[in-house]
Amino acid sequence: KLGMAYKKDDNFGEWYSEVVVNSEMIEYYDISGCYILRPWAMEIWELLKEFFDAEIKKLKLKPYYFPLFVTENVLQKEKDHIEGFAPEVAWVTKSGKSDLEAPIAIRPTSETVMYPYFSKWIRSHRDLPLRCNQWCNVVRWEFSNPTPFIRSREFLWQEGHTAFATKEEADEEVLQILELYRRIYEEFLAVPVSKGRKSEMEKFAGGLYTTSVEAFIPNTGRGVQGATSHCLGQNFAKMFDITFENDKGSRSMVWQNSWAYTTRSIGVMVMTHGDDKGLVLPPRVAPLQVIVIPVPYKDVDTTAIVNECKKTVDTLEKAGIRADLDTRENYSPGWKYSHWEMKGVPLRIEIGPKDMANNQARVVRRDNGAKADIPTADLVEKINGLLDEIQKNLFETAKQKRDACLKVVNTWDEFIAALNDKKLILAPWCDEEEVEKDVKARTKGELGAAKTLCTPFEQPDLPEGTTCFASGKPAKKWSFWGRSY
Ligand SMILES: O=C1CCCN[C@@H]1CCCn1cnc2cc(F)c(F)cc2c1=O
Ligand SMILES: [Mg+2]
Repeated sequence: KLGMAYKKDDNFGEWYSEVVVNSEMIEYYDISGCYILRPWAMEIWELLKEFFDAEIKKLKLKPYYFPLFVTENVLQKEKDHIEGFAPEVAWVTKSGKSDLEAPIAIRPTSETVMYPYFSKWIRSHRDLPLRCNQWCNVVRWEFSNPTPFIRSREFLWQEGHTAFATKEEADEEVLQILELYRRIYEEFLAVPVSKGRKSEMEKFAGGLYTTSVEAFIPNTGRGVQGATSHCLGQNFAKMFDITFENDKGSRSMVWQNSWAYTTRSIGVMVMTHGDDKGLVLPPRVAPLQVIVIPVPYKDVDTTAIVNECKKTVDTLEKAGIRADLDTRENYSPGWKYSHWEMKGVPLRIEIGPKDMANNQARVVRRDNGAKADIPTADLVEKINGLLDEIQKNLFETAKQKRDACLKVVNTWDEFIAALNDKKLILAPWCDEEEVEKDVKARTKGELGAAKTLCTPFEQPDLPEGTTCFASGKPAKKWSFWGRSY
């Protein structure tokens, strides 16, 4: 399919759906909220996984795989926070024609699946730290508007679950993982994120505190949680009796963390970099970094041109660059240019008779359309340089756009104006939950209510006497506020 029917700035929702389908990442499925992830999406997921898996192995994480299913009584074990999620839990109630004795839940997350076994496996301090990670799917039967990658009823993620003898070790790991999530977004997906702490109301109810990396979509003026790293404290150790005998022979409860990022990260990248020609891929996550296209000429030997293209692909691949050529003779070069632009391939190389005669190739950038004629001898070096430049340019452009949306407010009126102006709001807050609830109540509407996105670790100066934008009480911190996905 060539060309986009929708423009990003005119009809963002339709534009997004069109991009993920036309770029061959997603195929819609006949169950609402479920999507087929095609190779163009899965190859991105696999590039992210390759980085993240290697990094957590350095942190001594071990790979596990736990069952997809959890019994009702085990799931309910953690009733205090599950009750809020009950409507999202999907249940298996039959096999064939016969009813199961007891319904079995499909994991929406794996704490209750794993922790009974953490209790069994952890006996002494020598069994600690326990570091478990699994790559899997989870199911949450959400009802708010499904969006490919961003909000689906089944998604892929990694979930890390760790246990330590001391709080200090847990606190340290929470931040080590959060930094990896920042790198996933900023160094691979070229998406700027803010590290911060969730409020008591927005945090994982079962935990002690939640940290997250928060992104922002300028087109919709909505924040989006990119990934989350929780310190669970000893709450689950108490619930599941996960204790260890310390070296003085007395029994203590472990300190736990859990952390995840999901296929939502791909959607955030699409929303951030895509344009009216379709997907724009950051080179570090591009399944294909260079597409080579032969430009045949009437009564010129096409075979020689195609062979030159093959040689070029071969040279690039030998240099570790993900390259391919498109020699389909039933499509014109122009059609191919549009097709590979739609798929977001960072660089296109065109090779025609003139290029061959001059021992050069015409290189075109997907991010800014710049063209350059590059001598064949310098190709690898120049292509690598261009790929780095594109990666940097995409990040800097996204950062500049996100920062342009940032609005510091001090009063309620400024807050409402900024909210209606699709801004990412930074406001001084008294840190009272009642006020957070009040802001939600006062801003609810069909676009959804405003909420705290996170309290950024990087706190601007808070002058003595600064008052909370919503309550007028003494402000304690600067927090990001906004509507969200
Ligand atoms: O966010 C993470 C990181 C990876 C491991 N889990 C934590 C907390 C997940 C919070 N959460 C999130 N969503 C849920 C949805 C449900 F249907 C349900 F039964 C439980 C939950 C639920 O516990
Ligand atoms: Mg949820």
